[in-house]
Amino acid sequence: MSTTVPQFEHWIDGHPVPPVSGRHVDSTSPHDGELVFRVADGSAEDVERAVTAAHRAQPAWGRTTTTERSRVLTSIAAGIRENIDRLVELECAEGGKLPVPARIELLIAADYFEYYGSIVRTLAGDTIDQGPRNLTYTRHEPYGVVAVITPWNGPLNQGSRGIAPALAAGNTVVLKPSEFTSTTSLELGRIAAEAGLPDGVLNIVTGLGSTVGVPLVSHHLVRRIGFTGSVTTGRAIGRIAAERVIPVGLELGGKSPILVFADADLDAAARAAAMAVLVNSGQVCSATTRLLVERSVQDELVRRIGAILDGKRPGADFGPIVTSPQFDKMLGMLATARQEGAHAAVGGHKYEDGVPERGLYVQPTVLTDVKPDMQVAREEVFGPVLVAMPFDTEDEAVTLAHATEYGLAAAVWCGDAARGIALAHRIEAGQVAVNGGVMGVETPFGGYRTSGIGREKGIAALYEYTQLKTVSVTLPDQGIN
Ligand SMILES: NC(=O)C1=CN([C@@H]2O[C@H](COP(=O)(O)OP(=O)(O)OC[C@H]3O[C@@H](n4cnc5c(N)ncnc54)[C@H](O)[C@@H]3O)[C@@H](O)[C@H]2O)C=CC1
Ligand SMILES: O=C(O)/C=C/C=C(\O)C(=O)O
Repeated sequence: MSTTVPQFEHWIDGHPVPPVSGRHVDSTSPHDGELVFRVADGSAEDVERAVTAAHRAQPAWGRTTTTERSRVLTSIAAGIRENIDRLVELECAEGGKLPVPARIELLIAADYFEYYGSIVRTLAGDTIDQGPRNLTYTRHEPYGVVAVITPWNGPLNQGSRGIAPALAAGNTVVLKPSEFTSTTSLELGRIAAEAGLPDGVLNIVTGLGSTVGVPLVSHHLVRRIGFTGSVTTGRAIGRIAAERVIPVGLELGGKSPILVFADADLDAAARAAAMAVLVNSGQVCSATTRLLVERSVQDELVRRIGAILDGKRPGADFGPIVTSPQFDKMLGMLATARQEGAHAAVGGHKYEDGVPERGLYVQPTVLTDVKPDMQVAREEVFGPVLVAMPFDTEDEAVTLAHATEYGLAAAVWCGDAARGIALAHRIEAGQVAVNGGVMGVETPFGGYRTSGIGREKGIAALYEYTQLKTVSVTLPDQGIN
């Protein structure tokens, strides 16, 4: 094995710390299968060190003023921007991202720190009138040590989405990124320290879910959990949180619908549907990969989407699937879909021409003749696969929109904004975009149904990382009536 492969250690108490085990996990590029990094293979002992550091640092961090925390978070945002080229390089190497979308996603990571650094200065409780000789008020207090666990598909972006509001609220954090894409999270440790974040306030332990994730969420000093990932793991973490009676935010899977009516701007709808499979090759929880289209325009819409996807080049216009197991799972789902009667109007196979032998590329795909009970229509593919299903009436469109267990996001395209708004109110999903919409770090994000619990982004997330205390004081009788 080459000795020139960069090696990354945990980030604990303000410093890089090698794992107690001395072992490192190999991280390979999904673009060509080459070994790119070695990352600390954590254990419960490493978690213990990180949680202890976070616990020690919390009282002082929690006592800082919101102005002081605001300044540090704003400096972290600046640090991410200064280091953007390196961060892009790391996420492209280990996660197979394309440089332009990676840069956009990573700059949003900076926005989270700037945004929460800004709005925390408005964090305020209420005063409640309990009579003349009384002062009653509420305070938003931190939980203490918070665990943030993230998946592989948007590492620093998803990490920052939890870390920034948690730190802003006065908590300290132990982050466990995905074992497949850990490096930018570790870089954040360094960037945050250089920005003036005190030692121990942010700690990062890398490794597997079983050996790092489980001891972390089970640790008696961890008082709140923020998790992004699969429903299966979300359920497992939820069970531990229930047993421990601590709050947990779960941002889980999705199979989000895009509803297109005959009077919609079909070109705009086609572009949006194509982007759902091109951006990160569909490896986005909120990707709108179920195309529900009014029957009279189905063929035309699929043709327009096909025209956009046709000729898109692997490695230039869309990236690879992150790991071999994900890749194999996806090809298996496509094979099952074909057996069940679906047809690939576009793509449908592994991409082989002009990609490295071990490159994990799947053709951007549009499946037609899909029935709502097929596996590919119900389950998250997490890849560049759009399934098209026709509807004849608005009620039928809504029924189809609800034909999975999920409810993370939805999109509606129609010619009548009032109809779009009415549909947005009917659809069970945490975010609904009508005719494009605009979502950002300011707009709350999270699931209905099995897509999750709690909200990230926006002011809502800041409150998720605080607990509310009521203080009521009987004042001395000084003749006030
Ligand atoms: N938000 C979303 O919608 C996402 C959904 N997924 C779905 O999940 C599937 C698997 O992707 P993964 O990244 O492997 O998701 P995952 O849920 O297995 O892993 C997410 C994170 O949780 C950790 N983890 C795993 N088991 C754990 C446990 N028992 N306790 C604590 N932490 C644990 C992992 O190490 C990783 O850091 C994807 O195919 C996709 O369908 C994946 C990423 C994001
Ligand atoms: O922040 C967003 O709008 C989307 C986030 C996507 C994920 O968290 C995901 O794919 O897991």
